[in-house]
Amino acid sequence: MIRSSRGLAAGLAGLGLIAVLAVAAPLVWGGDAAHLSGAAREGVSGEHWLGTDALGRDVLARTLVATRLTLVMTVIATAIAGTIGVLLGTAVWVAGPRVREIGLRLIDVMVSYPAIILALAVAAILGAGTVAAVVAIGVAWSPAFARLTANLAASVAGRDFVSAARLLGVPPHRILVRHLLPNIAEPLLVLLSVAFAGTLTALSGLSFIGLGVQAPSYDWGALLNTGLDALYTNPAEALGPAVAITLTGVLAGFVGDGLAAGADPHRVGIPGRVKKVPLPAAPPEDDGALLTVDGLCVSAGDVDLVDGVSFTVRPGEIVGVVGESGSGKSLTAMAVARLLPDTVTADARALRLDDLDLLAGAAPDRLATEIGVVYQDPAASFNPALRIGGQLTEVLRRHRGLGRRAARERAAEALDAVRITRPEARLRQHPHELSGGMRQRAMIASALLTGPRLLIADEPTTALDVTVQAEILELLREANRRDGTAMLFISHDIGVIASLCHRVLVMYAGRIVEELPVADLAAGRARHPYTRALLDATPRLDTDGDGGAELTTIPGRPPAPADRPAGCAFASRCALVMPRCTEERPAAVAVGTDHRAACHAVALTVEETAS
Ligand SMILES: Nc1ncnc2c1ncn2[C@@H]1O[C@H](COP(=O)(O)OP(=O)(O)OP(=O)(O)O)[C@@H](O)[C@H]1O
Repeated sequence: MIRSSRGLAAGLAGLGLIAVLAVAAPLVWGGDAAHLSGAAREGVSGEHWLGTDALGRDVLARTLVATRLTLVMTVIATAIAGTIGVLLGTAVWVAGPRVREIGLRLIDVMVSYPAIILALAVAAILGAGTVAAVVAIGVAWSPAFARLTANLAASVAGRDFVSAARLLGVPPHRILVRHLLPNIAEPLLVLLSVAFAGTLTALSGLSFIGLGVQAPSYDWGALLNTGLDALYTNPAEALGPAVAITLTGVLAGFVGDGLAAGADPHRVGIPGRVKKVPLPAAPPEDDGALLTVDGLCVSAGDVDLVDGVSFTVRPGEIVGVVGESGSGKSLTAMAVARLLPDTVTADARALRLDDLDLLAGAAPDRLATEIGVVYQDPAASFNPALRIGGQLTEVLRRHRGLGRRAARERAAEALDAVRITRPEARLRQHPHELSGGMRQRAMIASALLTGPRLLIADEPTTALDVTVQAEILELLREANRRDGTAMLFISHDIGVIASLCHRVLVMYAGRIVEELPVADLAAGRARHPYTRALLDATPRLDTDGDGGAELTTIPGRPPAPADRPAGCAFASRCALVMPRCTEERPAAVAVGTDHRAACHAVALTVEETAS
């Protein structure tokens, strides 16, 4: 790191000197460079340190004077490459998935051709000359920028803070300028310095073969060309421009390496488990649903990822969604928040938040203020390039119409409410200056800022260590008690779900297989074999004596979405499997108040008890 910052400093200092030389050289040595001394092709001497050329002009003076034209051409060509490339790359990102796919493939094809070949093709069309060479090299280097921009934008676009901005109704061009470009600026800067060195050598190459700068103008490439004629009599004539090109390229490389080494990878917390706490207080009595999800299907092409999911969340209720990885929890939650990736499509009989129809392109303002989202990875939840204050106040200024000062005060209060010390100072900090737990608390503060009616928390504690997990759960409980915020809480940990939620949805292979009050779960009244297996596979930290019952694992793996069977998807792993299970998809049957299970074996016992 120390070495890289020294390299960066040396590179910047060297390029700075060369830039000064570019400005000063024509003024100081312009006369010497044009003076015909009459001593043609003279070797190195005290008067002419690099000798003279075929017309008796001082080679050193000409090399120094050529710095300006060479540098100006290189800077313009690099700027052309960067501008065209970034514009192309962002256009590809903004376009729909089909255009994006075609655009990316075209860029890949262009990148696979060496820049100099493309440049020669463009130069052949435009003809020889300075402008043609600069345009040719600029265009030839642009695919590298386009590919980097498109790839980086795609990776940043999937990050949680971009999803949060989408939820807040921030328009695409603003997401691009505020959230995407600052986050890809660092690698783009690295590429700029690499491209600078590349365009320098390519431009010199074009001049060297006679396609670039034409006499009487000259750059280092043109000087190299004339110097080559006297390579055996006065090698110093070619040495001057060759050293200038190499030195400038190496200095640009130092800058690029220094910038690349300065990039700081983000770190995330260590996953841990949560100690069980007493059962949550009873949910509020209210029959009207706040959130209604009826027959939700999410598919990728022909493959159903979430298959006919129906549930409700009542005002003030915390509903937990539990299931193994890949069961469809996140897609269900993101369909509610309208934050699904554009590679999947969602459909439902009904998807409503109170009177807000989430299927019919719901008003962005209402979505932004009535639904809050907390993500799993606190490191990805905030835009690393912006201060916490700017990110927290954005939604208040945009959707609540608050002024800068009022929004900051409100944001500081929100941080204080999640027990973040010195909230005013925190607002001035960048996300990386906060610990993982503090970032997650700040994310909860951010999600609660607008007083949402529904908070979606997608595995908000999974990336945190055990004590921080407990704090985060307590904050969520507090928000629920204090403001009556309803929650959809996703976790693969049934112990965490049982400690926080009022009601539980158990998902398996894209479907809800059991829905039950947490009291039934805690009292061992879960009926579906999958729910029971999940419970048996969960360690209990509150048991006395020898550490409680032995843990069992669930044999096998859930089927991939494309391989889900026609019958019950759990059948191949189920101890109670019957022939009917592999043939017919079980419907949900009521087994108690607010308690349903989709299992043929359970349905049979219910029928037997009834008869
Ligand atoms: N954009 C996508 N395109 C195609 N398939 C997807 C996409 N996103 C998710 N899937 C698939 O859909 C299924 C459900 O994914 P989802 O992320 O909802 O599961 P999950 O229960 O939240 O799992 P996890 O706990 O690992 O996040 C998985 O099989 C997953 O591979």
